[in-house]
Amino acid sequence: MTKQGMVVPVPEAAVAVPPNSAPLFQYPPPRAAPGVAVRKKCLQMGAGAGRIGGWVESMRASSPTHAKAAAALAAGVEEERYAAWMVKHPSALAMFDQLVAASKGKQIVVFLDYDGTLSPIVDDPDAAYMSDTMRRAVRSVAKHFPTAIVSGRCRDKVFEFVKLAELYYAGSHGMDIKGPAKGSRHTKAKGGGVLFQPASQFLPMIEQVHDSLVEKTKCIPGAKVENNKFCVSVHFRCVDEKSWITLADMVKSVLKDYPKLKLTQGRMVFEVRPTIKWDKGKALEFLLESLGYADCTDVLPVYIGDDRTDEDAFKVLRKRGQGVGILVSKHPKDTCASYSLQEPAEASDGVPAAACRVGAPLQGPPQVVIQSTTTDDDRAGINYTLYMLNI
Ligand SMILES: O=P(O)(O)OC[C@H]1O[C@H](O[C@H]2O[C@H](CO)[C@@H](O)[C@H](O)[C@H]2O)[C@H](O)[C@@H](O)[C@@H]1O
Repeated sequence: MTKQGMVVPVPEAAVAVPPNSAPLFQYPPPRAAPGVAVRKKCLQMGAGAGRIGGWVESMRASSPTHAKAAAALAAGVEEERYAAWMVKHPSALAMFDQLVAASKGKQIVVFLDYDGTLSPIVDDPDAAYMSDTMRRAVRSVAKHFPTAIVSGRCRDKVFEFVKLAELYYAGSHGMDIKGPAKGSRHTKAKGGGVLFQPASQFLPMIEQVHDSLVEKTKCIPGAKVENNKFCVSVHFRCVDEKSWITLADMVKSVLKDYPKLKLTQGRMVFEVRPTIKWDKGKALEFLLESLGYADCTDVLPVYIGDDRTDEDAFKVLRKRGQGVGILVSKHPKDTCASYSLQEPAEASDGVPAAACRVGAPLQGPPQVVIQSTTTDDDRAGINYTLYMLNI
């Protein structure tokens, strides 16, 4: 189960892919070559018919509920692939005992993505509220473990949603990290007041680009430009698909004057970021170091996220051979996470089982229960709740 502290599903070798089925991990398309590596997220800026087709496919695929995938799912086409994918990335709920065993004698550190993980995916980014139940659960986790929110959003905004002062926050895809003033009482390093902003020299440039993007895209109905301080998001969730290429071209035309910025893609969103080598994975490493766990074997980082940008953190866990990566997704995706949380059957079947454990008086090391719930939102609005049980 564990490779030097890395919690991975046992039956990996037993993945049975039906001979005639399409290869696994086609999502998100397009990709350069088949293989285990997750597709690099930096988008090509060139033009050309094939490339345009690729862009549209990529933009569609950035939301797992786009019409084509939903139709395939309804027709049962995806079922076999999904089953095979689940063997490789079993439910974190189903593997609960493994996770508990892996945490024995280790300090758990929890990393949580925000959108699509703590809050449901909704059309309006300003309305992606976290439920009070979720807030209580995260507060409860943070009482026992150092806990960080790692988000593409700007730190202040994600704090406004989460509203928990005791957490660490890594906003702007990890380019704006701040810890609670007092530090965490669970950590080896006692110093509080962590603040780290590796892209601060990009602030004026990002401001400029934000303004240009607002101006340039204002004629596209539904387009929304969000200032995330050290990066900018251009949302196309509410843009008619016919205008996607026009919007993409506009974004590219603005960016051509900024070679120090790059374009990546999240869920129905373009993300403009500095080219510095910093991402959610680096933020995870930085936080572990700040907490005093840089080279420790007795730490178990648990990272839960749903988006392409969370793959950088999953990769770091793989590289360290340490921790638990959990992808929140109800569709097969190319991922470096070991486990998954989906909906809806799991939520209804797995949650009661997990909830029983919450109620049970336990002896032994701290334990984590991961609870997955769903919202009515048909666009992967997956919520999950983390409960912690102390000794
Ligand atoms: O790293 P995250 O915390 O997951 O942030 C990534 C982006 O999340 C937000 O956009 C996403 O959620 C919106 C609200 O549900 C949805 O409308 C949008 O389509 C999604 O892409 C946020 O608004 C972006 O700025 C973040 O980069």
